[in-house]
Amino acid sequence: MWNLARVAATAVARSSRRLSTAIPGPFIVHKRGADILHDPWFNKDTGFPLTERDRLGLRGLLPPRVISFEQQYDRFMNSYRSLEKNTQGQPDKVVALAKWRILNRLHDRNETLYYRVLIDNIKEFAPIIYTPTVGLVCQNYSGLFRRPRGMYFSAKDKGEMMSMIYNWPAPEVDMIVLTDGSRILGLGDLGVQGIGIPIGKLDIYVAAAGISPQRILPVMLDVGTNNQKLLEDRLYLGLRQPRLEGEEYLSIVDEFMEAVHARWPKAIVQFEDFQMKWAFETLERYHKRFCMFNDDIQGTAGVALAGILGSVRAQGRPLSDFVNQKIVVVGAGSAGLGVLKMAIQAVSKMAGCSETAAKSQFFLIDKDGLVTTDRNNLDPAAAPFAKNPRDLEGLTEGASIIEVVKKVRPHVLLGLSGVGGIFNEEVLKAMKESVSTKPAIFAMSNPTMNAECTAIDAFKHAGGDIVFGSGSPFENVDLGNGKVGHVNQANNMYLFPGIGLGSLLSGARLITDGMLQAAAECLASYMLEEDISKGILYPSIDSIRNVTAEVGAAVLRAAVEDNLAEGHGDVGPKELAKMSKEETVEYVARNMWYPVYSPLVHEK
Ligand SMILES: NC(=O)c1ccc[n+]([C@@H]2O[C@H](COP(=O)([O-])OP(=O)(O)OC[C@H]3O[C@@H](n4cnc5c(N)ncnc54)[C@H](O)[C@@H]3O)[C@@H](O)[C@H]2O)c1
Ligand SMILES: O=C(O)C[C@H](O)C(=O)O
Ligand SMILES: [Mg+2]
Repeated sequence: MWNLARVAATAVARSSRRLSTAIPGPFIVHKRGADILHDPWFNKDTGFPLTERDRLGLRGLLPPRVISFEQQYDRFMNSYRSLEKNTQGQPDKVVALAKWRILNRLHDRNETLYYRVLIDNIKEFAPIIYTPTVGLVCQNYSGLFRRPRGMYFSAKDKGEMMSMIYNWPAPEVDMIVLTDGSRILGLGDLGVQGIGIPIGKLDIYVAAAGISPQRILPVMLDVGTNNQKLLEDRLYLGLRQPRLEGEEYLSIVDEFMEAVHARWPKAIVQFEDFQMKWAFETLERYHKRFCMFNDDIQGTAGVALAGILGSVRAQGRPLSDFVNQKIVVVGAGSAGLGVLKMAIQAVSKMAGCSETAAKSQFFLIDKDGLVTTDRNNLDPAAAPFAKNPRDLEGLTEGASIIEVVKKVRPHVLLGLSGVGGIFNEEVLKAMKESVSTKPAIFAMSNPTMNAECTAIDAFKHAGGDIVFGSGSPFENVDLGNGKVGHVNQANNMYLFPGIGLGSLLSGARLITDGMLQAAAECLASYMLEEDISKGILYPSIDSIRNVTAEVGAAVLRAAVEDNLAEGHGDVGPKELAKMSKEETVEYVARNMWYPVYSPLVHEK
């Protein structure tokens, strides 16, 4: 793996390639009349043709005029634009929630139209259904709650999950996003209110990977919350008890994993926003038993690595120079440690050296400062990345961010701390003295308030020559004289949809390091030199379906290489193995669901 030729400067302009997606055939429905109108999977609102109204017992239940899909689409967008106009000047949070509400109402009513609107306007709507607004929605979930979405398994359901899983109405589920709400973005423990995250992630699965909305399942494992404010909130919708710990906690997750795979043996489970100890523990516990991955540890690592490799190219250096880059990671949580692990593996493979030797270029900082082997009660998860103070030439245990940046003069400063503003003016100014000609600053924490710095501050204090990435979106920055400071959205949304889709279509029962590395490598090679030289490290969110087709194909091919591909549907492992790279991309794209109204056929 880590094939330099593949992550080469001669990347193909893939974003311009047109990919065809499958048009779904008729849907079999087992209901009639008003029940269909109340089912967002099948509802077409005023779009039901008259013949279908007759067939399904809908005559008289709708106004007589039939409105086309395009007209419905335009009507929604007009309402959305009016709302935008009418909320002008109101506080950002009010506007953001109003936009989320209008989209959510459509989601609850008519999923075909909702996903078409989302796909066609993904750049504009991602910040509403995903970070940053999804964070605000989670914070206010109990008050915003109108209709349930997904499934809720609580500590009170122990012993019942094997039967409960059959309460889900869809016969098949391909993709599950699971959270226990314990570390929602950088907002901490939000208990049951964290369900907004699996919902938002799965919206991105539908939009980017074309997983059918009838085959996704957002899941909340409610094991209590340690958030005192929520426990005291009369409207809080989750269990009002402290979080389960230890074996009690694990037995709940075990039971869920067994239940879900008893019903859908090949469903892929993405673990999302678990606090660090459980993120690592569950990954270790399940990755060799089930088809699962942890997005915060593994998805984030690939996106960060692709960004760092892009920043090497942006300096006009060959990729092999990655092994000489000095990288400071701020945040020793699930995300920061995941990035370090993957980056060190990549350096060791590229340089042909041991992982111990590869570590020398990396510096890790947590809430207590620089992490060294001198630390009392050193966290075992961070221990492999702790510096030996003898190698530090003057820096000591617990050194602050500014001390480390001034001394190391890193090529890359990468924040995954969840702490808004810790890349302050002093730190950013110190990055001007970086040994790199294009210092890279990644403020990856979410949502926007928790970003380590804003884009404006980064370009203002660290200068116009930096490359900049943030987890939540910021506008590009006007640097004057016609120059633009490009903002990259360094977010795992570039990878998790392709990891899920590629794994699904490969039919693999496990997700291996090889498959994850292939995903990262694919993203790292995606951008053309001319973009990279302008500081553009990732493709536009507008091309997320194309990116996902490429990433999915890379993951699928890695599964074939690892001899894990068992095939999917009618396509067996031998056929997968015979596909060329281009054919695999086409195959992945063809398997993406695209929202159009399909004829509904009633069956008892
Ligand atoms: N952009 C992305 O794709 C992406 C992906 C995953 C996570 N994240 C974001 O990263 C953040 C962290 O996620 P996590 O899962 O690693 O959380 P975590 O709680 O596991 O870890 C947070 C880490 O930050 C450290 N920290 C806290 N205060 C600090 C300070 N003042 N200075 C330095 N370090 C400090 C803590 O010691 C801990 O090591 C969250 O805001 C999350 O939204 C972003
Ligand atoms: O949810 C996101 O936007 C990215 C990431 O998974 C996070 O936890 O912040
Ligand atoms: Mg996350």
